[in-house]
Amino acid sequence: MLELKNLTFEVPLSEGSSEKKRIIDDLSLTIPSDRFTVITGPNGGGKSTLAKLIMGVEQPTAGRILFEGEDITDLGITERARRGIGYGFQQPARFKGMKVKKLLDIAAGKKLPMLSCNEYLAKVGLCSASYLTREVDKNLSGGEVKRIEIATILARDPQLAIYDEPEAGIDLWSFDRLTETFRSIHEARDGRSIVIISHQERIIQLADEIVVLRDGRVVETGAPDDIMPKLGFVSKGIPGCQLTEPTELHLTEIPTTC
Ligand SMILES: Nc1ncnc2c1ncn2[C@@H]1O[C@H](COP(=O)(O)OP(=O)(O)OP(=O)(O)O)[C@@H](O)[C@H]1O
Repeated sequence: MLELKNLTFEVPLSEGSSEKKRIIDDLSLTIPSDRFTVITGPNGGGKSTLAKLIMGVEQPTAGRILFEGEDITDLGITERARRGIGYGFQQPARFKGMKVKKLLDIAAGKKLPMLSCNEYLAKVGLCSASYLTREVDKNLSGGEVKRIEIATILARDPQLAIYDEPEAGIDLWSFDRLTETFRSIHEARDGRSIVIISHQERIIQLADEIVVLRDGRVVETGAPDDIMPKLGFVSKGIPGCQLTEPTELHLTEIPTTC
């Protein structure tokens, strides 16, 4: 379980200024284990900043972060990763000289058999044969690096996985594959927690709980059925087609000659 208690994060309003801009504003939130949470909300609402605070990339100005009952506020990224928190950046880093296979091995903490590598890459819509020996450098496209990073989180299999806009820069076909991957993780319900920051309806609707962040505050939480209409998502039926109870079909009414 992850508990955020009165988290605040402020930065100087401008360089050298003593005035502060509050990006996360006294935010409290509990994310239970075994839960698929989607954080959404308008651009600049503080979603990525919140993810960075949870991972330890940024330190809060005030407030505490508890993970599985332990106060991790003062721990660095590596310590938090050791405790089971994994984070996929909105814009992942590249590692010149590092091959995809090696990166997956490091993430998993062991030398992975080829079959597992194939599986992790297939889950993000990448063909192992084309990518395993490639370097994670500038020659990979943004969408490829993004998907490789997601594959490393799948390989690490952390207790709490945080994905920051996994859909960003990913083509429609790969996005389909990725959505299926998240759907199957959700269905597996093996005690792990997933937090996805997303603006995508198909990801948002997978959530057990949607958290809407605006101006650094939680403005709504709830199940997709409650929250999605408030976000402007409407159920997609056939226009003008009202669903009715199916009429009973009597076998005797089916013509016997045709
Ligand atoms: N270190 C920083 N210094 C100054 N401003 C910052 C800093 N980090 C974040 N911000 C600002 O805080 C606000 C929240 O940023 P954040 O990236 O968390 O938003 P977001 O909800 O993830 O947005 P998006 O949906 O566009 O990804 C933005 O206005 C951003 O410019």
